[in-house]
Amino acid sequence: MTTQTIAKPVPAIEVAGVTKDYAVSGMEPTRALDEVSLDIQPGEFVSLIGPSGCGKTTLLRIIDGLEPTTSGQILIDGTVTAAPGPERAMVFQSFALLPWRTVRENIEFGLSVRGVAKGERGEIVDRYVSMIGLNGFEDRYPDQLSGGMQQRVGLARALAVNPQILLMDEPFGALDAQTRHLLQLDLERIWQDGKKSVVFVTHDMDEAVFLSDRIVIMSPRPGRIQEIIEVDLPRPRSDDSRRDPRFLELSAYVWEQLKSMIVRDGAQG
Ligand SMILES: Nc1ncnc2c1ncn2[C@@H]1O[C@H](COP(=O)(O)OP(=O)(O)OP(=O)(O)O)[C@@H](O)[C@H]1O
Repeated sequence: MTTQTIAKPVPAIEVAGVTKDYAVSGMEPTRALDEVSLDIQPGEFVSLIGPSGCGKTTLLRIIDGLEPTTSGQILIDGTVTAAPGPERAMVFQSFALLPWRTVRENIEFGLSVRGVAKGERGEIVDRYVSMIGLNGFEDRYPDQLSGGMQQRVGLARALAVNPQILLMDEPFGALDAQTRHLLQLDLERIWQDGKKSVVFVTHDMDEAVFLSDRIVIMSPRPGRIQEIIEVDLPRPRSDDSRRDPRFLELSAYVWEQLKSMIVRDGAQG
């Protein structure tokens, strides 16, 4: 008889026992995260959701290498990593575009920093401008664009450097509901095309259910993993997904979990 060992896939991101304390002068340090462990597989879309201040942004910044851990570590493709790297890109709620640069120059910026040749940069920018539907707006400046368009540029800028991992911090939080829905559809399509690993911070239950393979619910500060929910809705998702009874059931379930934590936390405070 032969025995076969099936190799366990190496996670794209491994959060291994991460605790984070912030020093606060003259006071006890603030514990933002407490022993958080989580594996994210290549091509997986994972959302982080939880009460305000539970450490979602902190966890994202630690994964990106922008913030050190107090204890525990981050492994990217199985290697301990404590600094930003070309395989990760971040998309921010505030868009974080350079106001003195045009759409084209904003998207091109990360490519020039990474040493991509000028001729090649032009082609890549054109591809991502089309992907996010901003043809004709390449020479506009950020303040000449709507919020939704600015976030499309933020997304294109992150995608243009072709990261394996996309870290998104409430990217659609500043947008109106209709624009948000459209960008969720865009992101679903882009994710289907490229199958990047995505960690997506949101406060919006429907957004988390619509986009995710798994939803990580975090507890109030200090942030711990309260529960992980598998989203078993078929892909690709479309506007019809939002009317699927399973969508409504999952969204209601996430809300129940969040509500009970917020009420409990408020009652203690
Ligand atoms: N630089 C810092 N110095 C001190 N405390 C900080 C710092 N950054 C964050 N914190 C604290 O750490 C905790 C977690 O903050 P974080 O921004 O990660 O939470 P969050 O879940 O992203 O919040 P929100 O949902 O409101 O955006 C909060 O109590 C916050 O006040």
